[in-house]
Amino acid sequence: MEIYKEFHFEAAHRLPNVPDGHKCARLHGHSFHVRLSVSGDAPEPSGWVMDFGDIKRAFKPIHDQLDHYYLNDIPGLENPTSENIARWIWDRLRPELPALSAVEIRETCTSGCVYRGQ
Ligand SMILES: Nc1nc2c(c(=O)[nH]1)N=C([C@H](O)[C@H](O)COP(=O)(O)OP(=O)(O)OP(=O)(O)O)CN2
Ligand SMILES: [Zn+2]
Repeated sequence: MEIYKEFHFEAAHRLPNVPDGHKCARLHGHSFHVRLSVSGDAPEPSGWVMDFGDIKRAFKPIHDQLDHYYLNDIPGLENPTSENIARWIWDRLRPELPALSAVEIRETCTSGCVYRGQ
């Protein structure tokens, strides 16, 4: 079974490696949407894979590093594409949450990525 918990963070970024004239080279911001998925059994008596609150607690220090920051300033996020943000979150969260199975990032209503490790 796979459960998920969703979060949001507000942040600014620019993409330094896009071709000349690309709109994403300009400083802009998003309400980033994050969906963290966790996989496992849901045995009784708990009936759950894990407490949603434990996902929230594990993600909080990472969320605090992202929310209302300029992402390009964060070590490891100098090129803050959706793909790199998803991998950056995975690399920091997986040691705390070994059952983590996916990190999904949505930048806009129509654009995003899902990272499942490797
Ligand atoms: N593979 C990726 N492509 C793009 C990324 C990315 O992280 N990975 N990022 C961007 C920009 O940051 C941009 O803010 C989002 O791009 P886009 O979907 O083109 O945004 P729009 O609001 O213009 O989308 P529409 O729904 O088409 O209006 C660009 N590419
Ligand atoms: Zn963007």
